[in-house]
Amino acid sequence: MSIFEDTAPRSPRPRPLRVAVLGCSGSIGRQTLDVCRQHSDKLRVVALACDTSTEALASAAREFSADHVAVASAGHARDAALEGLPSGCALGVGPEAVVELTQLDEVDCVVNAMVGFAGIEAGFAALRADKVLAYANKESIVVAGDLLVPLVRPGRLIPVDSEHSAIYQCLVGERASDVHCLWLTCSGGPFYGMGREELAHVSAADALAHPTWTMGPKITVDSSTLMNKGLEVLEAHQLFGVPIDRIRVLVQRQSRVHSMVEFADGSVKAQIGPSDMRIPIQYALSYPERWETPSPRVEWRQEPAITFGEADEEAFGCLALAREAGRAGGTLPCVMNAANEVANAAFRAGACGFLDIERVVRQTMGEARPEEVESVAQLEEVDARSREVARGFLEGVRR
Ligand SMILES: NC(=O)C1=CN([C@@H]2O[C@H](COP(=O)(O)OP(=O)(O)OC[C@H]3O[C@@H](n4cnc5c(N)ncnc54)[C@H](OP(=O)(O)O)[C@@H]3O)[C@@H](O)[C@H]2O)C=CC1
Ligand SMILES: CC(=O)[C@@H](O)[C@H](O)COP(=O)(O)O
Ligand SMILES: [Mn+2]
Repeated sequence: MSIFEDTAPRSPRPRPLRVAVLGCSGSIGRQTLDVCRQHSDKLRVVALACDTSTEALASAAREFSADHVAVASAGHARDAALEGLPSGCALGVGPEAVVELTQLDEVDCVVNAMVGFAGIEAGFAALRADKVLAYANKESIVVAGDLLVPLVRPGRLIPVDSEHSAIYQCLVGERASDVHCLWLTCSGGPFYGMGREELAHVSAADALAHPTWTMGPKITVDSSTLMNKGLEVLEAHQLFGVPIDRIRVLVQRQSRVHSMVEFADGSVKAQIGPSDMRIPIQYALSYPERWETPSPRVEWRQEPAITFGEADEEAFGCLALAREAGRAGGTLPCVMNAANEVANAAFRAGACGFLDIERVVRQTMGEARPEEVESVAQLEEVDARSREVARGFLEGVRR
C-alpha cells in the first residue's frame, strides 16, 4: 500500500492535535509555530527542540506553554535563556533528549523540521511510537527511505516539502499504478541561465539570495546548486515509489506551480498556490481536513505568465549526481548527502568555491563502495566515513 492510498473516514478530531516541533528555531520550525498560533483551537504545541538557539526555544515555550523542551547541543545546556522556561516545563539535553520528545504519550504529531542527517533518528522514533509525522527533513528520507518508508501507514507521514506536498495532494484518492510520471518543479535558483565560467565566481552571499523563497541557509545553497532538486528527486522516489527516471524536473521560475502528476490517461494534476511554506505545513497538520489560512492569496487574474523550462544539468552537475546516486540506490545517496553537507557548509564559510561543492560530491561518490541499506547504525557509519573523505577532498582548496 502506498503512503497516499488512504481510505480512512474523515472523522472530526476529538481534541486539538498535540504537536512536537523539532527544529522550532529554524525557518520551517518558526513557520510551523505561526500555523499553530493561527489555529490554537486545533493545534497545541506541547514539545519543542532546537540545537543551540535556546533564546528562541525558551520564548516559544513561554508563548505556547510547552511542557517539554530539548536542546541537542550539550554546550548550550546552561544558557541563561533556559532560566526563562515556563514553570513545570521539563528540559532535556543532548540528541537523545530530542528523540525522546517523539515518544511522549502527550504527543500526537511530530514535525521533523531539523536540517540535515541529524534528523534521522527522530523520524524513526516517531514512526515506531505511532505518531503522525509532518516531514520536512528531506535529507533523512533520501538517506534512509529504504528503511523508513516501509514503516509508514497510509496518512501517517505527510510531506512538508512544497513539491512533495503538492504531489501528495494530487495523489490523494488516486492509485499508485495509475501514475505515469511526476513533474517536479524547480525555481532554477539565483544562478538560472549562468554557465560554468560565471558559476566559478559566485559568492555565498549571491547563493543565499533565493529568487522566490526565504529559507534556512543550507537548503538555500542547495537550491542554488540544484542539489536541492536532486535531493527532492530522491525524496519523491522514496515517498511515492516512482522510478528515478519517471521523475522529471521542470523549471517553473515563479514557484507558483508546486509540482504535477501525470496519469496513465494523459491527464495532469497540478497543485498551484502562493509561495508560502505555511500552506504545506498547515496541510500536513490539518490532513485530511483543510483549514482557512492567513497567508495572502494570489490574485490569479493579475498574475504574470506562468512559464516552464528545462534545467541545465551540465552547468549544474549536482542534479545529475543525485540521479546517479538514486539509480544506484543502497548507501550511495547517504554518501552523496554527507559530502554535500560538508561542501555546502564549507562554501557558506568561505572555505571553497561554488563549483567545489559539485566536485567534492562527485569525488566522494567516486570513492564509495555502495551497499544495501540495512540499519540506521550502518548509515551513521557511512555518513561519518563519507564526511571524512569529503573533508579530505576539500583540503586542497582551503583559502
Ligand atoms: N525552509 C524551507 O522553506 C524548507 C525547508 N525544507 C527542509 O526542512 C528542513 C529544515 O530546513 P530549514 O528550516 O530551512 O533549516 P534552518 O537552518 O532554518 O533550521 C534548522 C533547524 O534545525 C535545528 N537543528 C539543527 N541541528 C539540530 C540537531 N542536531 N538537533 C536538533 N535540532 C537541530 C536548528 O536548531 P538551531 O537554530 O538551534 O541551530 C533549527 O531549529 C531541512 O531538511 C530542509 O531541507 C524543505 C522545504 C522548504
Ligand atoms: C520551498 C521548498 O520546498 C524548497 O525546497 C524549494 O523547492 C526551493 O526552491 P528550488 O526549486 O529553487 O530548489
Ligand atoms: Mn522543495
